[in-house]
Amino acid sequence: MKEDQKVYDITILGGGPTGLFAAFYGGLRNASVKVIESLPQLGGQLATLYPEKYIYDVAGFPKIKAQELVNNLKEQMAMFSPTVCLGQAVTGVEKLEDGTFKLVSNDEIHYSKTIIITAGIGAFQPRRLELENADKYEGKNLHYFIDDMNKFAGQRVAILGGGDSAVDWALMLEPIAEKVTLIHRRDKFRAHESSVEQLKNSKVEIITPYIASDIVCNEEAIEQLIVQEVRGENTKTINIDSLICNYGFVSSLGPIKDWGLEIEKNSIVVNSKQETNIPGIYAAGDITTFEGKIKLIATGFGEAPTAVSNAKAYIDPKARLQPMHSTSLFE
Ligand SMILES: Cc1cc2nc3c(=O)[nH]c(=O)nc-3n(C[C@H](O)[C@H](O)[C@H](O)COP(=O)(O)OP(=O)(O)OC[C@H]3O[C@@H](n4cnc5c(N)ncnc54)[C@H](O)[C@@H]3O)c2cc1C
Repeated sequence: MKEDQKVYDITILGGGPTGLFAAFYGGLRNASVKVIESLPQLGGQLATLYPEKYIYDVAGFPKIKAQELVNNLKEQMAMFSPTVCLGQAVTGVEKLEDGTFKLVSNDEIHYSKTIIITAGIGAFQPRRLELENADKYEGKNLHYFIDDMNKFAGQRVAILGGGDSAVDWALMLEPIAEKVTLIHRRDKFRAHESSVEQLKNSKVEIITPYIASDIVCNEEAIEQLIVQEVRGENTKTINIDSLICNYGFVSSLGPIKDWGLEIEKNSIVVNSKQETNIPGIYAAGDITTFEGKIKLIATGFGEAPTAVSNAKAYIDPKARLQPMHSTSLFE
């Protein structure tokens, strides 16, 4: 297993909006920061579950698309170039004798003086396409995440699913792909009404009620998708360049529950300093609970600077808890 021997001041566990803002704030407070995210992309629920939805309750933005907010947070965080590790779920945390934390992910060992857990509703895993050999094409032309729409330009794309993400991606790819086919096991889509209305007026080919039943592949790619009528015998063969599977995500706190943290209703209990019951481990955002807690992006943005400033004071008791205003820090 790889090992990064550098001991960071703050390691942020989870790259959702709270984690990204905490990473920026850590930089602002002169801390060395590492962000570890289990998914291959940053942005948490916003990028994974509703990238194309407008958010109306982030202070200062009358409305902003979720993915655009994520892009802004990434740009803001990049001011301080924190280390970002993607595709690594942290499974174990241990406090060493000298007080340093050792974090173990599926891929690497990390060290840190403090930890801020911003793991939201836990590590996401896509519900995978359960067809024989499908796993061989993950990362080739079978996709569960879309990080760059442009790679689908001019392609024949099939999308599986009937929720918001499937419908959003179908609408977004329709203008740039050669053809988009959306396959859902029910006639009715679970997506937002206005998106479904837009879908009906688009050039997206809709095949319902059908499910994926087989794939025809060469060494490198899935070439054809076979779909079968639900409760029927009819099948259709679709020639494809890319297959996007949007069967949703499952999330779980998983091993976080075994780190000795006080957990209540699947959330980590924190005090007004965002401290957990383990000195040196803080938490912020959707993962936390306390009396009166509200789970919103805006509250995560408030909790992040509190967690960072208290982590900073934990590392260096002489450090100011109250930060300088950002307006005073730059020329
Ligand atoms: C459909 C929908 C619409 C919403 N609309 C709004 C809205 O309009 N306004 C609003 O304020 N809120 C809205 N929310 C809620 C909002 O998305 C959450 O409050 C917000 O995402 C919380 O941010 P977070 O960073 O705390 O957690 P998350 O966004 O959940 O991010 C946590 C990240 O941590 C990662 N992670 C978890 N465990 C580990 C681990 N062990 N190792 C490494 N990484 C890990 C996860 O993969 C994830 O990327 C909506 C939510 C949904 C589902």
